[in-house]
Amino acid sequence: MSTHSFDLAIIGSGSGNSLVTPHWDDRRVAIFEAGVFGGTCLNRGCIPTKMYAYPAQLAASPAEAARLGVDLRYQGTDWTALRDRIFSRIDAISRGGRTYRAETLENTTLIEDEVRFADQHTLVTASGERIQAEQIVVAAGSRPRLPQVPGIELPQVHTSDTFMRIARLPERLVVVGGGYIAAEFASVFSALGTTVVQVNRSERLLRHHDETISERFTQQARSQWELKTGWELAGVEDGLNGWVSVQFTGPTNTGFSVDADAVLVATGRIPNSDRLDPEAAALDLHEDGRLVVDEYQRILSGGEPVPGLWALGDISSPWQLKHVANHEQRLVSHNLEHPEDLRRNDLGPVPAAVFARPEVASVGLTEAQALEQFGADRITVKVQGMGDVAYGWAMEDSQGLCKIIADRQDGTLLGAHLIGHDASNLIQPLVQAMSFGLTAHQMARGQYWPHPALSEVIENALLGLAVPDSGLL
Ligand SMILES: Cc1cc2nc3c(=O)[nH]c(=O)nc-3n(C[C@H](O)[C@H](O)[C@H](O)COP(=O)(O)OP(=O)(O)OC[C@H]3O[C@@H](n4cnc5c(N)ncnc54)[C@H](O)[C@@H]3O)c2cc1C
Ligand SMILES: NC(=O)c1ccc[n+]([C@@H]2O[C@H](COP(=O)([O-])OP(=O)(O)OC[C@H]3O[C@@H](n4cnc5c(N)ncnc54)[C@H](O)[C@@H]3O)[C@@H](O)[C@H]2O)c1
Repeated sequence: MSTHSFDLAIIGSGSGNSLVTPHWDDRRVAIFEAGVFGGTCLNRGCIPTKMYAYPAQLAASPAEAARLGVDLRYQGTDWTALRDRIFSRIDAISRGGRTYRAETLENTTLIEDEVRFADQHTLVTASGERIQAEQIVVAAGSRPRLPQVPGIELPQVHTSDTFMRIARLPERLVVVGGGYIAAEFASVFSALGTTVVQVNRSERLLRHHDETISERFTQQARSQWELKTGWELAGVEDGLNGWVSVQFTGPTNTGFSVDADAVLVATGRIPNSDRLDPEAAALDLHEDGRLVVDEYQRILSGGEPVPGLWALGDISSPWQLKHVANHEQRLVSHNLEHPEDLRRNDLGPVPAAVFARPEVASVGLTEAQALEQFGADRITVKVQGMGDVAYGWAMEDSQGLCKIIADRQDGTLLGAHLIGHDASNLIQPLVQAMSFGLTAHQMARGQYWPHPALSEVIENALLGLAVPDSGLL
């Protein structure tokens, strides 16, 4: 067994790929990638899902148009053309990145193999190569978690990893789960013409979101596709003509089944730490399997940072979000390059958006979390309907809303939640205000809001909070 030495070893080519900055030009870098180059976001996550979300929005527009007196017709989707357009663009980027790392850059070695720890500074690949590196960054991401029920291995059962490349648009799709992925895929496939049956364990979809948003989203989902709540996946059985029977159980031994030609299981993602043999390096783990890191992204062992070991992204973060993984990559890059000036991971509140129909976006505390942390006397909450500001009124919108939670003593924003048209973009001024410490009244009255843009929903929500007047007009 041969041993190779590197200055930097990176496990995972998602956000980890961007660690190879010019600083490493004269040093030796190894990148391990056991799967497709570029990681989750590019190949099977954020990017392809959003490349489906926009066409699906167009496909869904006739119903919305009819409400306003415009006659549109949806005449179907050429699934093969749509799928191949999406993946011809994505696969080209992945191939280009792989070629650059494997062939163009002289100082990097791409090792396309599964790797694990042998000890804290030695990695060993599945084919038996041993690699020692002064610095090791674990950016190994997460993977879908599958409930271990009979039939889960049937070819009709998919996760988000495989579903976007299926051969045909399904006739009838069962979506299991009620989180981000389930919401986005149910929205896309129901719009494209598939009959969607979504089945979830809890009563509310997006249940980690603020209750007002989660309730509104659940109601909206129910009006667009069949939704069954309070049921757990029990098994999948092979049926006739390539279809399967998907079985669910309820709390009192009741049950039902749905026949479908495809099943998407979206029941959460688990960190890939188990693939790395973290015990061999005595690495600390959270209960959910994430690597434990300190505020500088250094991996801990026995509660202490291990010199030369770092982690970023889904493998260690409580947020399974690409903008978080990218921020942590920039932080680790800085800390690797400036050991005398380590920076902390203390960026402000983390926003998230669900690109479903309707869109959802949120930042900061939910009302329930704010109540628990600050108490009812301390917080003020305003829910502003989109239909009550000019643009939303013009759209005759009756579903969109913006909910803001603030500290009534000093007007600090604690949380903001939007559902409805363009929520993923509308949230940004609120993220900015929370990140830079603007108070609610300063934010509402210290700037112009273009009239009659939909962003007036935020201005009005801010003005509806019981917060101190900033003196601005
Ligand atoms: C369907 C879907 C949609 C999403 N949409 C969004 C979105 O809209 N916005 C958003 O912010 N986030 C979204 N996410 C989440 C986002 O994709 C992840 O948070 C992000 O990609 C994590 O990046 P990472 O670098 O930590 O890991 P990854 O990009 O997963 O990279 C890890 C890499 O490590 C490799 N690897 C793992 N173990 C080993 C090993 N032992 N040896 C060698 N290689 C290994 C894997 O093959 C993988 O390529 C989505 C996720 C999914 C699944
Ligand atoms: N737009 C985005 O930012 C975006 C999009 C997709 C994914 N993501 C990231 O990927 C992560 C994973 O997405 P996800 O939707 O798989 O997870 P999730 O954590 O959002 O939701 C998981 C769902 O599965 C349900 N569930 C869990 N175990 C179950 C079981 N045994 N039977 C039935 N239901 C069960 C849960 O109740 C929940 O509704 C998200 O948390 C998010 O961070 C982000």
